[in-house]
Amino acid sequence: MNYYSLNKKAPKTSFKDAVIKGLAPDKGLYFPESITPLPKEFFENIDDLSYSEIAFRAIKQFISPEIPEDVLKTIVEETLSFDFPIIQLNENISTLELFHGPTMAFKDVGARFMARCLGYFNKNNDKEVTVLVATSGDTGGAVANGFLGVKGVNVVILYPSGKVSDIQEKQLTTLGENITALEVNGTFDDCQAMVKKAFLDETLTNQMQLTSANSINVARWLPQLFYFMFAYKQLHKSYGDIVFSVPSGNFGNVCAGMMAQQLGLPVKHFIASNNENNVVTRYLQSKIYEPKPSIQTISNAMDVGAPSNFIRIQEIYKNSFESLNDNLSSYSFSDNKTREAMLEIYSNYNYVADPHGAVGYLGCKAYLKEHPNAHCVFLETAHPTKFLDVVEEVIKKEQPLPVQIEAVMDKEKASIEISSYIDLKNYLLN
Ligand SMILES: N[C@@H](CCOP(=O)(O)O)C(=O)O
Repeated sequence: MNYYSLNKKAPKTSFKDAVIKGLAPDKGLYFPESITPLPKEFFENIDDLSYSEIAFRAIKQFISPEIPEDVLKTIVEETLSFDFPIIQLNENISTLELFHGPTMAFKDVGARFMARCLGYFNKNNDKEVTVLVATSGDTGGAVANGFLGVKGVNVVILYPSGKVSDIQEKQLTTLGENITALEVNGTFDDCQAMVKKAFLDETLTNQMQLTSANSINVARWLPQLFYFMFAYKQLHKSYGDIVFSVPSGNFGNVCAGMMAQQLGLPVKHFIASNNENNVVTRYLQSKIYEPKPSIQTISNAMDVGAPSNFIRIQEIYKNSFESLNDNLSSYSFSDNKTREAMLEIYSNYNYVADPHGAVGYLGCKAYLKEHPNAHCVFLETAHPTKFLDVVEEVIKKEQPLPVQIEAVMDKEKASIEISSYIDLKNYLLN
């Protein structure tokens, strides 16, 4: 499969090259040259397929032939070594739990998949690759875990100081080896801007092979389409067309859901559920796309002011506002509303949601007001104990810690403080 840059000023390139570069030389995000829908029988017979088979068949066209099928099968199987259960809250609302992986956030799938692809491409290569990643909370830990010990790969994680949860910070600052955490005096947007600037800085790119493990990288982004298929497998007998409410920050996940829909997955509608960082909610109301500096919230992984993947969403809908508006709604919720939702979910359904899931739940409720017969699935993107203080304060109940979280609790944080792009550059050059 070839990929083109959405800035349309760079040559087309292969999957391998798109993964190794991360971002196109013209600063554009890569997008697959074609999307061939899967045969109808794939969806009709989905009950007979395992998660790995579904994932392999769904992603194959975007990877072939650069990774041979037997290797790709192994990559998919190793990536998906945990569960993705649906929990039904009531007749109209379910949640898809995406937090059963090693760092208990949905990013584990993309990070593990990408690490294995890069490991495969790099196996006969002497040149080291430096993976730069900006995180507002969950990507950093998932990438650190996914790339730990991968031969020939160094990972540098930029995170906004004081703006991620304690456990998220532990997950991304305590592994050592080939993982370094840079603690940025700024916001997630500052981190993301520095990473993008580094890709275009020839003093750096002439000396080192840089790539990204954010969702701008196709190998991190595309595997997220699996989730929507896994939800369909579990729900299609009870509910025909599903509505998905996706807690959204950088918009990679909802955009991957739209790719699943392009592959033929029956989806009735998407909801991008936002905290007060709501550039897309405002766009759908006003047709004006106006990124703003991000605001700190209790659903911090979504504290993104300028979502990278919105341009891919526009490409899927051929830049037609009307087509996008038909298929996507977006709502924005305050921290107070999010807290109320966490309490409501706990009191009514005895279910503990994290703040991001709670925003997704609110998105379902807003949509259901207008479409009372729909079935809405909100994605539970991270385990509630990753936000222990907020969760325990809201539901007034101590939470048991899963082993994945306990494992990092007592580890020593190691980070390097930086406050500008020059600091990042000096770090990379030295
Ligand atoms: N929500 C993210 C921000 C980066 O998003 P990504 O999907 O592009 O990596 C985070 O948790 O770090």
